[in-house]
Amino acid sequence: MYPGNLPVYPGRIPLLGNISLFWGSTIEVWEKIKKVSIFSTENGDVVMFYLGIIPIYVITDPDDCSKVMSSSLHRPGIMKKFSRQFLGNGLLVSPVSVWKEHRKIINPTFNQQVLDSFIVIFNSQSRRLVERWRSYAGMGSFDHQLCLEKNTLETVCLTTAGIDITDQNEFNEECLMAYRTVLSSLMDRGRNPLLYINCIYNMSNLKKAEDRNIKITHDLTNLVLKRKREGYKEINNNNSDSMFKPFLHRLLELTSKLSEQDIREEMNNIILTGFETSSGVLLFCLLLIGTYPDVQEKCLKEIKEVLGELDRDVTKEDMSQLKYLEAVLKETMRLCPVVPMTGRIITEDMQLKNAVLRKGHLCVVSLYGVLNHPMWGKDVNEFSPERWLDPTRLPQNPNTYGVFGYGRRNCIGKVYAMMTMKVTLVHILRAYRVSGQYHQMRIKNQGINKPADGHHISINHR
Ligand code: HEM
Repeated sequence: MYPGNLPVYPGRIPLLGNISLFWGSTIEVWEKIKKVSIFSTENGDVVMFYLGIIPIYVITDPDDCSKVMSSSLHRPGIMKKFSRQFLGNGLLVSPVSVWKEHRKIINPTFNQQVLDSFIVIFNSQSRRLVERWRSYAGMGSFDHQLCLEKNTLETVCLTTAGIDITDQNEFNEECLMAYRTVLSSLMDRGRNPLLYINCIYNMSNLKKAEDRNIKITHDLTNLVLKRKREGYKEINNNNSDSMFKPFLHRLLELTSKLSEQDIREEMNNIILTGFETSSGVLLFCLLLIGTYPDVQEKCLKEIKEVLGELDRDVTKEDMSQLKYLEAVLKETMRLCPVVPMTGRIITEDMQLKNAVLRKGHLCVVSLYGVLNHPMWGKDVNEFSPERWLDPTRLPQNPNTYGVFGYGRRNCIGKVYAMMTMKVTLVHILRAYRVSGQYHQMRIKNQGINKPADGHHISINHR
């Protein structure tokens, strides 16, 4: 069905479509995502590009994005096709029928009481990070990306599965590299339409690397599951009333509803979505805080007011009082969204503000476009945490803040993410003065956005 008479992104070639959008380095991919989003906001917030002869919508209006994502729960099948082996039928890629059932079961495992019981781990992990960074203090710039990713992977493994991979350094590194490589192989495949054809992809080196790394991640989840089944029995036999219970234990209580394979796949989904995203936000946030010393001082002032001068742990009561820190995190995620876009299949013809989207087509929802929409005002491109503390400086429309998606299929880990990021920042900023150079940073897109390599921070003891 012809999707309508909408502006098409320039550069379309007959039969090949906008093939040039798929070429280039991960840095160039990000530049193109931005350009397509800007093209959309300048052309009524709905445009198209072509993948070969297949038309694809791109939307950037906040209400339209909310409408599309709330009324269609179908993520593009291509995501599932590429990641079937890795993520199986987990939340991120499951078809709607499976997703509905699983999300209903998993939702309660992310409730506030469960998350509050994780604060002890968020604190101990943050202290661990501060200790690990001690040798970098005063030594010039260092690669904070790897350190943060490793630390958040450990945290997610601890809270998801109750398993401590922190002391097994090699295993930890190997898992981290495996998750990273699998994700980047999926993206490399996405950028090369030739590799969409299974028989070509199956013969490629990319596939060999993917298989190798998927095995490592599956070994991790299998090991975790085996140990936890044994441990879980013990805990149950001892009638332990411990407050802290990792997600996995809660899922194991539901074994009649979820098979072992379901649980393994959900674990892989939570580990992947959990560690790459929150470590990415922390990365950007530290670079920004390091670039704006006044923001850093305000954070520290607030931390001292809320927690006092003592080096004590952050409590759940402190969380809601750390308002400026929350504003800094929100502004970081607005300016540098780690998930800059997502997608839906349009299941029914849908009237948006300026166009009708036709059933059956793929629609790219540009979260970057929404978060940097002109609705944010003249200072849209500036880092200004203060805007979050002054309602007159925020857009009237609540849909303009779509960092965690919209509707029922939004991010299940959003509160978890905010909590763990806040606790980590408190510990880091209390221990170190951070310097960075945000304006020299270039971003790369590998499904999620990260700073391109080489944009490090430096730290000094306070
Ligand atoms: C700041 C960090 C994070 C950001 C910006 C983020 C962003 C998002 C977004 C935009 C989506 C929705 C995509 C869509 O609707 O198509 C999503 C989904 C999801 N996120 Fe997050 N996320 C973050 C942290 C986390 C964490 C920490 C976890 C787990 C511990 C997590 C688990 C998930 C899962 C499982 C889904 C799929 C939900 C479903 O389909 O039901 N995320 N995330």
